[in-house]
Amino acid sequence: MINQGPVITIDGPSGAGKGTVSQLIAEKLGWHILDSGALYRLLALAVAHHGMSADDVDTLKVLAEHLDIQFQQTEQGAIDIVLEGEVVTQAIRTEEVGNCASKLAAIPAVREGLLLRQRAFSQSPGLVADGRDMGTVVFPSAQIKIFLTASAQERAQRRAQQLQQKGETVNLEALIKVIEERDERDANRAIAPLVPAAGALVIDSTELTIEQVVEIIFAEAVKAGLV
Ligand SMILES: Nc1ncnc2c1ncn2[C@@H]1O[C@H](COP(=O)(O)OP(=O)(O)O)[C@@H](O)[C@H]1O
Ligand SMILES: Nc1ccn([C@@H]2O[C@H](COP(=O)(O)OP(=O)(O)O)[C@@H](O)[C@H]2O)c(=O)n1
Repeated sequence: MINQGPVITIDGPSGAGKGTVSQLIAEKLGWHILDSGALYRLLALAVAHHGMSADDVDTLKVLAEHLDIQFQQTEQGAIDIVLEGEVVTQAIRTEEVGNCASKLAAIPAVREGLLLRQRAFSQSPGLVADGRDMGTVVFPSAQIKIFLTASAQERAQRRAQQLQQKGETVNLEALIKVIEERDERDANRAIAPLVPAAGALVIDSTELTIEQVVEIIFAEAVKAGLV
């Protein structure tokens, strides 16, 4: 792998705060960001759009390798995610797409198909990579590896609030169950299971604010001489 700059990996379960914290750290450092979960979600949406079967692993791998995706900066500074010419920034965030993504993510050919695309995000001046296997598989030589977690109850509550803000109705008990199922699938799959990378700093954010988590990671970057 040609490493184009330093990498901070932030792995952990759903709702731990990875996306939020990654964005804030990337802004603070002026680095690029990789939302690897979005790639799995985009693949899930593409599979649904094309009416494909999740059993056809060879075709899935080809689709993963060649998926037509663009991350376009809007005039407001936000990022539009475009799949095959269609803006799907909101469409990929539903729980249904997330669950489908999590099932596809357990297929080795899918992970292989997305591997090089993820590594291509590593560009100067640096990358903050958010996912499940950023520190273990995709960027094993990252300068800083974080494993961000929180209790399932807290993560479900955060997710519920997030969905309510988007106008979706939420059943908290059902959400806890879905989160636990997804944790189980992510942690126990045969390939790239969700485990802290060797040498990762484990941060339990259950009792921490977003700002506190950002400060801890920023302090690690300072300590490592990246700032
Ligand atoms: N430490 C924290 N304390 C409280 N809320 C948080 C914290 N970290 C994240 N959140 C909130 O929890 C929700 C889920 O965070 P998100 O970054 O999407 O998690 P992930 O990417 O790990 O799935 C967001 O609404 C976010 O604002
Ligand atoms: N590096 C990654 C990122 C996501 N994923 C999978 O893709 C799904 C969607 O990722 P996400 O981070 O957008 O979703 P949430 O779990 O935050 O809802 C996860 O549930 C994982 O199963 C993965 O296996 N490896």
